[in-house]
Amino acid sequence: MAAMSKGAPALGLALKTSEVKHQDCSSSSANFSSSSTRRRSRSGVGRVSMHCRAVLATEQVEAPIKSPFPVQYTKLFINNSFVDSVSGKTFPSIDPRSEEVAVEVAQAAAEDVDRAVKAARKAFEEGPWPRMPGCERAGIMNRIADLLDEHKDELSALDTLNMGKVYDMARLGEAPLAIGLFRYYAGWCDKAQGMTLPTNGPFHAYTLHEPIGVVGSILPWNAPFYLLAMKVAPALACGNTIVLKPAQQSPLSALLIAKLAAEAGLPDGVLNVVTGYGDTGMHIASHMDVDKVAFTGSTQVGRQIMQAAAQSNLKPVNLELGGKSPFIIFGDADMDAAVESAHQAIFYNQGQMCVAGSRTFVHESVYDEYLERAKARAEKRVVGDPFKPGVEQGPQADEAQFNKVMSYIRAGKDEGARLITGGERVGSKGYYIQPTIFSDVQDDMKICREEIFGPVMSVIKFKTVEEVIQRSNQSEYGLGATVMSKNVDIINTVTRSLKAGIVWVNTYGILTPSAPFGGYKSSGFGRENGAYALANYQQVKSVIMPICNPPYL
Ligand SMILES: NC(=O)C1=CN([C@@H]2O[C@H](COP(=O)(O)OP(=O)(O)OC[C@H]3O[C@@H](n4cnc5c(N)ncnc54)[C@H](OP(=O)(O)O)[C@@H]3O)[C@@H](O)[C@H]2O)C=CC1
Ligand SMILES: CCCCCC/C=C/C(=O)O
Repeated sequence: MAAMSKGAPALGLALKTSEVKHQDCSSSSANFSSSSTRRRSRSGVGRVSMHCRAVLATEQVEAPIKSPFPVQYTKLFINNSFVDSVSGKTFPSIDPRSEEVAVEVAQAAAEDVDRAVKAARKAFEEGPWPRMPGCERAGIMNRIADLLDEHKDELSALDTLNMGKVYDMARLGEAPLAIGLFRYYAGWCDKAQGMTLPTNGPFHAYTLHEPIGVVGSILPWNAPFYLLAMKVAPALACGNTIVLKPAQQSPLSALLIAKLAAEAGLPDGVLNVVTGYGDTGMHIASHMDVDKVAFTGSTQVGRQIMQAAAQSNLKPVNLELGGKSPFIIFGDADMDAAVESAHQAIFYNQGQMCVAGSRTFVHESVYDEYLERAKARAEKRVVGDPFKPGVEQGPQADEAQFNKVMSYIRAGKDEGARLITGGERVGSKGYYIQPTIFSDVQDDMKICREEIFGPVMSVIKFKTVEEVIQRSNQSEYGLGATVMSKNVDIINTVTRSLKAGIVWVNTYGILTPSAPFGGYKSSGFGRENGAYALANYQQVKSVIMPICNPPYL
């Protein structure tokens, strides 16, 4: 775990500081708090120097820096081969820095999803993957992790090009976390066992944990590499085969990952990637021969996926959806840590995180001090080309996201929240937005109720522990939460009272493969990561047989 020290709060990957500690993926815990046209080192702890120049948030962002890696793969990946879509159709992948087409990518329709499902079905029913001893599957998964590690810079560059993620944060932070998930689940391949059961008669009873079959994985664009690993690694470990759809905004890294997995020895048809729009995802969710679907994305689409699953073959579903996570700063909190952690909690990844700390509750005794310091920190945030060393914030992922965030900023102003800093676009090209802070935010304001998914901090004053618990829970969502306090009694009361799937205490954004991740309420259901995720990808079968003269039951 990244340790927190006074004055250097939760900054495993912060790029604002002159030096950044990053973690080995084999230790695999890290802190991400650091630093359409749609609709149409592995070897120990490393250190990296980041010299950055503060860029005024209003400064025009320069012409896009060329990606250090060319785009190699843009076709569908089915049965371990790159293929065109049946129709030959492609869709444009837009660079959010320039708003221009970076590359055309194959667009999968129903017949392409069918092809991928057939390949996955054949691999499941006849292929070696589910039949292989767990230790052999583990060997292949560890080789996949090795290859991902070798290509982590390239994978990160693809995500940066696709959706504007800060390149250094991707390769130094998210990539090791994602690779760590492959290694962690490699360890589960020969351990996901059933139980021998005591019985109430002369019977021998036991459970078998079997792979579920063909798994559909539908991904969002905000953390493409990590969220792919979160779904693919446990599904593979349990012996399943997969049809995966990355988001239209971020198709490229998934294609390279599938190619590398094949190179590592993953048999034909085990991991298939179909790129396309939402209709491609819907073909997966409603497919009669897909046995399970795992989804991360908006609550609205999560509902549609559940309906499609119910109306087709009643496939089980797990959903990881939106959030409106409280970040609670009590009067006794370490203010250096609170200011920096709250900053990262909402501004990391341009605010495009399901667990973004998007409601900053601050105790009245430190409210004014907090506002002053939060404003100063936001105004130092380096906004610019995400490939440029030292930059902390790139563009929003696409035009739709940019417009959505700007409309929430307008709503905040219209509803009477006080704009403390930011609130404008940066430059005139690319989807860049100033780090924005509103104070005097009230619970009934849109910016306090709805997921903005952007760099917009909403600061809310509170007086008592009971009040902040009640107001934190007064949300349709329940994904993450953070508590900053030195008082262990307050910490214990609040952590147990919050309706959230993950609560960070005096830190923010620590992820470790063993810790389950998922939501309460409209943030979805089911848990990913850790041993809990195995249940998403296994059938449990009871076997009961008579036994003669058993010496015990
Ligand atoms: N929980 C989280 O981490 C995320 C939350 N969100 C929230 O959702 C908002 C909208 O983002 P958006 O990208 O539109 O998220 P979506 O929920 O639309 O997209 C997530 C994934 O679902 C696919 N999809 C879209 N429609 C369907 C459908 N009807 N059936 C099956 N799959 C479908 C998308 O495909 P495609 O993109 O190709 O159309 C994408 O692969 C964000 O502003 C944010 O508030 C978004 C992303 C992640
Ligand atoms: C370092 C990347 C962390 C991703 C954390 C999980 C995010 C989920 C989501 O936004 O859906």
